[in-house]
Amino acid sequence: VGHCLIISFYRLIQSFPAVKLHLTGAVMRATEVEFDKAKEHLKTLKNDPGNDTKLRIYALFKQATQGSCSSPKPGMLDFVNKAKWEAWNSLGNISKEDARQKYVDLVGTLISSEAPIQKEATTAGDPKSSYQTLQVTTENNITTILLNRPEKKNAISRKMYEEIMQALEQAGKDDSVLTVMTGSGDYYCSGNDLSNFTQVGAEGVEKLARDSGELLTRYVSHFIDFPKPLIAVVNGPAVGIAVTGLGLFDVVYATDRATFHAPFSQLGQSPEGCSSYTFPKMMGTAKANEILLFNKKLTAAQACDLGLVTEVFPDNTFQQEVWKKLRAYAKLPKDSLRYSKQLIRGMEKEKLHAVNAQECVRLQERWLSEECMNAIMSFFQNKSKL
Ligand SMILES: CCCC/C=C\CC(=O)SCCNC(=O)CCNC(=O)[C@H](O)C(C)(C)COP(=O)(O)OP(=O)(O)OC[C@H]1O[C@@H](n2cnc3c(N)ncnc32)[C@H](O)[C@@H]1OP(=O)(O)O
Repeated sequence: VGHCLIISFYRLIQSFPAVKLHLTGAVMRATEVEFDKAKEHLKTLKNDPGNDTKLRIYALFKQATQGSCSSPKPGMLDFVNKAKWEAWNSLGNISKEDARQKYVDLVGTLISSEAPIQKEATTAGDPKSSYQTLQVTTENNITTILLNRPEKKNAISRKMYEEIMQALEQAGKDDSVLTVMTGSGDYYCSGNDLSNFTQVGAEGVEKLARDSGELLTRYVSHFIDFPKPLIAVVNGPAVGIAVTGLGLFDVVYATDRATFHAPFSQLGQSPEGCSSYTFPKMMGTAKANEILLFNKKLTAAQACDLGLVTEVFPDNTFQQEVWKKLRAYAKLPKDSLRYSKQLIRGMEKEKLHAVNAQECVRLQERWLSEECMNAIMSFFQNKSKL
C-alpha cells in the first residue's frame, strides 16, 4: 500500500493541471502565486516525506483546488484511494483559501527541513559528507546531525550508531556554538533497528548481546560527555532509545505531531539511555513508571508537561520557528555556553555513567531472553507493530 501511495503521489504532483483559482484582490493573488511556487518546490523534494505527510499534501491540494470532498467513499479494498479520500474528507469544510495557505506552509516546512542537505551536497571533500546514514552540516554556528534513513523511519542501525558517535565527536570539537539532532522524513527516529538483533555471527547470540551492550554503552556515553549545548529538534514520532536519550539533551523542541513511546516491557527489554535515572528525576517516579514500565505513549503536549520536552510548536510552523530561535541562540558567546553546560552536567556525570553501565548489563541479559526474542520475531513476521 505504501509503495502504491508513493507512486500515485508522484504521479499526482506531476500530472495535475494548472490550478484555476477565481480569486481577485492583491492578497489573494499573492497567495495564488505562492501556491503555484509551492507546487513546483514540492517536485524538488529529495527525501520521501512519508505516507502521512503525502496524504496531507494531497488532501490540502484537493481542498484548495476543488473545495470540500463530495465524492463517494471508495470501497474497503481500494486501500490507496480510500486513504486519499479519508485524508481529503478529514479536512471538512475548511475554505479553499485556508487549505491553500496550509499547503504552502507544509511544503515550506518540508523544503526548509532539507535545506542543510542541499548545502551539504555542494561541500565536496568535506569529511562530513562521507556519512552513509546521516547528513551532517555546519551553518550559522550550528552543526546539524540529520538522521537520514527516512525509509526505515530513521531506525538506528549499527552503522548509524557508529556514525552518530563520530559526528558527535566532530561536533564537540568544531567551531560551532550549538549541535542539533533531527530526523529526515516524517519520523524523528523509530529507535534501535530491530534487525541489529538478527545479525547473529558464528560466535552465537551471547557474543551478539555482549557486542550490543558494548555498543550501547559507548553510544550513550557520547551523549553524557558531549561538551556543548545539544538540542533535539523532534520533527515527528520518537520510539525507544530516541525517547530515552532525550533526557541527556540540553533542550528538546517538538512538533505537535510528535509522539514519545518507550515500549520496553512490550519488547521484553528494559530502559536505557539513562532513563531509569533521568525520567524519575525529571517527572517523578509515578509518571516515569507509566512510560518505562507500562509503555504509555505520550503526546508532545504531555511530554512537555512532564519536562521531557522544552517547547511544542504547531507542525506547520515548526521548522521556521525552531530554526529562527536556534539561529539567535547560536549568536551567544560560545565559551560561556559551553562552560555553563558543563557546570550543569558536571555533578551528574559520574552518576550517569554508572546508570548507563548498569542499564546495559541488564539489557544484555534481556536480549537473550525468550520474551525479547519473541517480540523481535513477531515484529519481523509483521505480527506486531507498536
Ligand atoms: C545496540 C542495541 C541497542 C538497543 C537500544 C534500544 C532499544 C529500542 O530502541 S526499543 C524500540 C525499537 N523500535 C521498535 O520496536 C519500532 C518498530 N517499528 C514499528 O513498530 C513501526 O515500524 C513504526 C510504528 C515505527 C512505524 O510504523 P509505520 O508508520 O506503519 O511504518 P512501517 O512499519 O511500514 O516502517 C517503514 C519501514 O521501516 C522499518 N522500520 C521502522 N522502524 C524500524 C525499527 N525500529 N527496526 C527495524 N525496521 C524498522 C519497517 O520495518 C518498514 O520496513 P519495510 O517493511 O522494509 O519497508
